[in-house]
Amino acid sequence: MTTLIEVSELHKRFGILHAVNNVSFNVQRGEVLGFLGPNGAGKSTTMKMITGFLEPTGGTIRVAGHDVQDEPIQVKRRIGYLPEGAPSYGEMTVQSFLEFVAEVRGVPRSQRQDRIRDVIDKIHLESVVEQTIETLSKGYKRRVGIAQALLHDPEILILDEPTDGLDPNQKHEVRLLIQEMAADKAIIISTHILEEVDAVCSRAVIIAAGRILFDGTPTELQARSDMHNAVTLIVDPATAAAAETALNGLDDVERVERIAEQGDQVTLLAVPHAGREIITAIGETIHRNNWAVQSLRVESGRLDDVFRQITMPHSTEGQREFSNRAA
Ligand SMILES: Nc1ncnc2c1ncn2[C@@H]1O[C@H](COP(=O)(O)OP(=O)(O)OP(=O)(O)O)[C@@H](O)[C@H]1O
Repeated sequence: MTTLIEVSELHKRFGILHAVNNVSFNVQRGEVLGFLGPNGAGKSTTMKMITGFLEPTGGTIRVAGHDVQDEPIQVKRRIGYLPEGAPSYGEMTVQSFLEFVAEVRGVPRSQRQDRIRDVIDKIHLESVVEQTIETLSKGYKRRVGIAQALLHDPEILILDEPTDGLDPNQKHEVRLLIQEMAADKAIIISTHILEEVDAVCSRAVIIAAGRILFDGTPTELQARSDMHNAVTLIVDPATAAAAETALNGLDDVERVERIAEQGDQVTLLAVPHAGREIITAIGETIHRNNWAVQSLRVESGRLDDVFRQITMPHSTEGQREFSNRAA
């Protein structure tokens, strides 16, 4: 495995605000790291420091072995960066903007038109190449931003909310594109969309109030959910009360909730004690009692619950208080 991004004890202060507080992580070639966190968590600030657009207050960042502060040119050559929001240069057409970026990025003159055609094709920009950027819809502006990040075919991609403003079909396309490119690149994407983590990320880092609160696979993240290994079952009303009592009596079941009642269907949710597996015992109980169960499902965990669980205690207010006390 090749480590392409090494972030070590990174800090950024804006006056009294400690926006990035002792953040360390590595990204290997082949990994798509999802950077998650509530508004103001420090995601964009961290990404700007990795790309060399913002100077850290402390810590080090190495990109493909090059120190971001000592060798900024080497670093920028290897990184494709999609910043937040829309590309500047609104008065340029998409074609002229991409030509400009290709030149600035040092794509050799002989390869420029091929590279531009390639990204236009990949990102589906054909219909707007002669339009000025300021006249594009939000989704197309975002796509132009992605296209410029890919122009020099960098081995590292830092994409700040790449699917922001895209419609569901475009979101799907961009996620496929990220997956396609993942094998030989190291990619960081920031996102608020938890399904995106499941869809494209091999690893998730959760940051809140400038600090890393979780670093692991999406599956490990789901496993933190109270709902991990919970079981939902649909029974008829005559069985529901008996099933509630019996399931509540199982050792590893923490509680049973009646979550829906519709016609002849009652949906029960059995939640296990943390770390326990209850499907086997529930299966045996169903069998023993000969209940007619219409559906039985094991929950893998709800990412939005875990996200809330992990980040709620770390509000931005707390961060300011902490900084005040530390100052
Ligand atoms: N140039 C700046 N000067 C002062 N404060 C800043 C500056 N840039 C960012 N901040 C503050 O630093 C904190 C982290 O901001 P950042 O943009 O990194 O968050 P984020 O996680 O990307 O949030 P979002 O999801 O809303 O984009 C916020 O409180 C923000 O207001």
